[in-house]
Amino acid sequence: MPADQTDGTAGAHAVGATGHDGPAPTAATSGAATGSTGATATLAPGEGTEFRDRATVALADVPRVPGSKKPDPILVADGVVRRFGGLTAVDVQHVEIQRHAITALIGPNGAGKTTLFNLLTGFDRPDEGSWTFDGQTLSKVAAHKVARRGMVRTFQLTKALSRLTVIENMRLGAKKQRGEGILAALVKPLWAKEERENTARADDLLRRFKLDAKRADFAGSLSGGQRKLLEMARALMSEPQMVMLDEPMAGVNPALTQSLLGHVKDLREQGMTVLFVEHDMDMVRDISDWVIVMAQGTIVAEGPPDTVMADPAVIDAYLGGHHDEPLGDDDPLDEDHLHYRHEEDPAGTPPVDGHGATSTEGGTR
Ligand SMILES: Nc1ncnc2c1ncn2[C@@H]1O[C@H](COP(=O)(O)OP(=O)(O)OP(=O)(O)O)[C@@H](O)[C@H]1O
Repeated sequence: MPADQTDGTAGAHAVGATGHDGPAPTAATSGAATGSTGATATLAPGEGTEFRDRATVALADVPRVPGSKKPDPILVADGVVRRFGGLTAVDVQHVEIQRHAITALIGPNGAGKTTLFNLLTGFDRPDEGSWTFDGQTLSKVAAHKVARRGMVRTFQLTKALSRLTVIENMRLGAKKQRGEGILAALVKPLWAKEERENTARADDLLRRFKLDAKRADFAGSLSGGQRKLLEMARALMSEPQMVMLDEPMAGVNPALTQSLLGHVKDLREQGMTVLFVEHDMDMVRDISDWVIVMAQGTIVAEGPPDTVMADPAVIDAYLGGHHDEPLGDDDPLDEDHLHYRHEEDPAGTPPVDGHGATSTEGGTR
């Protein structure tokens, strides 16, 4: 099996969101998250602000300290430890992720961010620790079941199945796959309606992500940025409550950056919770409601983006004490301190449309 082929658990097979006591679904949450014509269908990506404003208010009084308690956490983890031989990659005493907010997980290379993602989503097993998602324990739950509970993820290296078409990839992400069962597969009425519904939903999402023109193309023919979009769209097929994005901007041509940013903001406006790992500090500052900083496996700081990026502990973690080198818009982290911001498009190909979804991206991490 080619390296980029997986069992489709990256956002696939989720059975749906469980109930919670957060805000009631709005027109935006009930419609757009299903890819149907909800309120956000009339909004450009990133235009809505209802949930951003709620998150800002909800997090205003949260102490800016590692492991701080949140008013409405969807994910709560305790004592999570992962060792590789003599190396402790993750040692998180306590962390809470606020529901309906966008939380960034940042930290220098090797801080343990991806390992923590892998643990929380069932792709790796911890040596110690436990966590709950929406009040239910998720530790020791397999990855595909984590997705069924409503928590899906994307990968640093995209997992689109390159020998399947874009629409086939999308169908793999659907939560209802009754035709997979041997008996059900023999009874066409049982799966034909579901397949029609899944295809309609997939087509709605492809339109939203401006991938509809690529519907019949092999995923392997897509550019790096388009694969990122496909993976995000596929994750939404399962109607998740929480989406975890591992370096969504890595390898993406700057021309597609705004489109991706808009889509991430959209997830929040549709009532989803987002946790993302990212090295691009402009993105972190632009879209995050809250930032969690890891270094050497532990959480060293938490807070709103501006507060965190001015925190000496964070600057220490990234820059090893070179405090004359600030984090922020005017001084993006360079390769001496972080491994990249964007991989440049070697061809310098311009976008075809305003969102750049049909442009050609350089990287294919
Ligand atoms: N499967 C593994 N076997 C051995 N060591 C590992 C394994 N996976 C991760 N590590 C080590 O654990 C530490 C944390 O790695 P991890 O990839 O989680 O960091 P990260 O913060 O995601 O880094 P980056 O920003 O570079 O992706 C690193 O020292 C890494 O080398």
